Amino acid sequence: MIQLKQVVKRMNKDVILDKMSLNIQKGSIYGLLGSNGAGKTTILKLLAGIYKQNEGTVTVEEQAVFENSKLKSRMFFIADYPSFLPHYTTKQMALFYKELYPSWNGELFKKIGKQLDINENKKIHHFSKGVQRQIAFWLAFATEPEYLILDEPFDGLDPVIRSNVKKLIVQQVAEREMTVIISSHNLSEVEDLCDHISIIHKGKCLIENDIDEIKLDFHKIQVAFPEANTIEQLKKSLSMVHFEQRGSVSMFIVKGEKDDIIKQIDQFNPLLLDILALTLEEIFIYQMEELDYAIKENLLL
Ligand SMILES: Nc1ncnc2c1ncn2[C@@H]1O[C@H](COP(=O)(O)OP(=O)(O)OP(=O)(O)O)[C@@H](O)[C@H]1O
Repeated sequence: MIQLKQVVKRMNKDVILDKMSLNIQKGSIYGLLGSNGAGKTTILKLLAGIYKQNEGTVTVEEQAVFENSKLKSRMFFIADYPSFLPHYTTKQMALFYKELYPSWNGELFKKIGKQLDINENKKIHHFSKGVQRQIAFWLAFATEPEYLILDEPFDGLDPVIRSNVKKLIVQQVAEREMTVIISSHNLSEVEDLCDHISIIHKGKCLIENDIDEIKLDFHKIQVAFPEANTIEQLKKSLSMVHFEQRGSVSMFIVKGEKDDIIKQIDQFNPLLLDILALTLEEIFIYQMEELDYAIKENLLL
């Protein structure tokens, strides 16, 4: 289990993380979502032991991460711009990681290498950005980490490689209970891959839960009533995060238990009532809108 408890991280006097608490279960694929500048990369760097928090604790299996080289040899972090030792080839990086990671699996390194069309004797920085990212995954999988920490991992990967990488992640989670923490803006990808997520905004955690539980908690409702002012009464009793009126039909997004919401609406004898599930992307956008973060449509015109 990975835990952040009441973590405060300051940089240049700015509070980047403000009493952040997160719980990441072993064997889970955990998605870290959030607005730009929310603090996701900062969290990943704390988890990887690159940064030290100013307050609170960051632990893996109840051990502090920072300056814990034994623990760090069970983790692999792929940053948003993967970096390698200057002028190293993939083969040289492999030898470097072999020394660093007791779990290094040479057979797996060879096996994955056969699937990739990459010359392991060429200097890594001579490859394109996408191929460099493939190499980062290749090396990461070969270290067989217990904790794989990924910052915007699929950027720049072509669709075939992207799909193969995701399959390998799922396979390694299933086979040996690897824990994966992914920061991403690609919400459909997160929805496919992750079982738990958190939504971060301005250094605070807004939501953290099982992805299915979160989806069960948000509903898109389309409703029409015989009396036009009924909706005003419902606005007071329901926890609406978004509202639109389209002629006689009201459309709103509401948080809460589905049966309870239906009960409240039914008492006004609706002429029409549709309840739809939301995608993770819609939940994210409406959650941000509730915080007045959303970029208003007219600004995009
Ligand atoms: N070295 C630094 N010095 C000062 N401030 C920093 C530093 N690194 C990050 N920050 C600030 O910390 C905040 C959080 O940055 P972070 O990179 O963690 O956000 P993020 O959620 O990963 O953003 P994005 O989605 O845009 O990549 C930002 O306001 C950023 O400007």
